[in-house]
Amino acid sequence: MTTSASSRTALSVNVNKVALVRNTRHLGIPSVTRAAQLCLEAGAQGITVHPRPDERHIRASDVAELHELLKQWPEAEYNIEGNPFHNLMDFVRAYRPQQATFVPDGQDQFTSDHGWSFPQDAERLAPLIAECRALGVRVSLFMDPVPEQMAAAKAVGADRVELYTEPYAAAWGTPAQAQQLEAYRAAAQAALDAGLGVNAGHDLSLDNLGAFAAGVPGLLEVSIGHALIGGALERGYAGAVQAYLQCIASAQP
Ligand SMILES: CC(=O)[C@@H](O)[C@H](O)COP(=O)(O)O
Ligand SMILES: NCC(=O)COP(=O)(O)O
Repeated sequence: MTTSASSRTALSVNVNKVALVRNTRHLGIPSVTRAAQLCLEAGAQGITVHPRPDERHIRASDVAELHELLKQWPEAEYNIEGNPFHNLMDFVRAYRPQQATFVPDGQDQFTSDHGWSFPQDAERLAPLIAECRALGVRVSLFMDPVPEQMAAAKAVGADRVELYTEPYAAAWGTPAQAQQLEAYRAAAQAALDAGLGVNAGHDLSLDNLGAFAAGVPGLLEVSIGHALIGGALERGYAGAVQAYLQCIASAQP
């Protein structure tokens, strides 16, 4: 059965690492907004940023400038990630992106490496999720692939979960590869059964994305940055985005 392009998993390009390189000089290049523009022109369905409190890569000014750029791309989605108990809610209130992804990162964490825990996090998350939804912003919760946690994510008001895929990526090419894929398939199915949408991200690449996109049910969106931007250094943004779109299309014929 041929999958229509509209039902295929959407690609949201995370441009954190463009900002990381830009921040190493005071020259304003490479441009984050130019990178986003080129990725959207190449067919990416969205742009993701993770404006961490220390502004190691994405700065508040980038979030504002991308908000302005995306007004020219009404079909594209803006996904702003962050910890809602740090600075994320300021950006949600100011820009009302299509999606806010809540990530339980510490202020100086090296990178994202875990999801929310229920029931511990439910009480403090619920009002912020409700505020986002009242602003018309979809909420996705960054989650480990634990089927038993999905009902609680729904109960706290989330629209979607984003499955944290580093363990899957780390297992790629090892004997644990198939077991990891099955874990994500089961977690995604549990999310669907709970009435949640399913996103995924972290360390996805052209090596491991195809099997994931083919094997994980109901995958609405993948947000990919590190490997895609790394690939863009070799083949350009358009070439990198088109390679990821082709990978998804081949996995979801
Ligand atoms: C939440 C997640 O897995 C990534 O979106 C995150 O943005 C990675 O952050 P760094 O780019 O700072 O590693
Ligand atoms: N939510 C995952 C994301 O936006 C990008 O993660 P990565 O591809 O940079 O690891």
